[in-house]
Amino acid sequence: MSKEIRLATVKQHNKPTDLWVVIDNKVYDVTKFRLEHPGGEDTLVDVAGRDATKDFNDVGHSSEAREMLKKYYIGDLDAADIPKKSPISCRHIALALGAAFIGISLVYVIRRGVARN
Ligand code: HEM
Repeated sequence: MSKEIRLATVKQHNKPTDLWVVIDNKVYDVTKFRLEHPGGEDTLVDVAGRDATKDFNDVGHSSEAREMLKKYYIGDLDAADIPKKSPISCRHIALALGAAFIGISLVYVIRRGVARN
């Protein structure tokens, strides 16, 4: 089983000379890699000690870059620090409210039509 690392521990490694990041719930020690990073040292220092999944994905890193991650993998983010995805999202609620509004409006329009005749 791979090592589970708490987010609080990752947060302590937030310096250029001690630089951990989380990407897709996996923890990477990129202290040495920061000097070789084609995107620059600063971009990595900016996300040191935190979840960099969005930053990493936003750049659109190549499959080679994703492959390189394996070299720096040190463990998995502890399950207690992984936000649980709710089966009902805000999008679902918005869709349900939208559908209900259209439904009620239709019933209202149809009833008014029936009442006129
Ligand atoms: C931590 C693991 C990371 C690895 C192994 C990595 C690796 C690489 C590699 C190999 C490239 C060259 C282009 C490519 O092959 O996609 C690159 C470019 C780049 N990376 Fe990263 N990267 C990492 C994290 C990040 C993060 C967290 C950010 C943003 C905060 C970032 C920002 C960039 C930028 C801005 C470029 C330059 C893109 C360009 O000039 O087209 N990288 N990275």
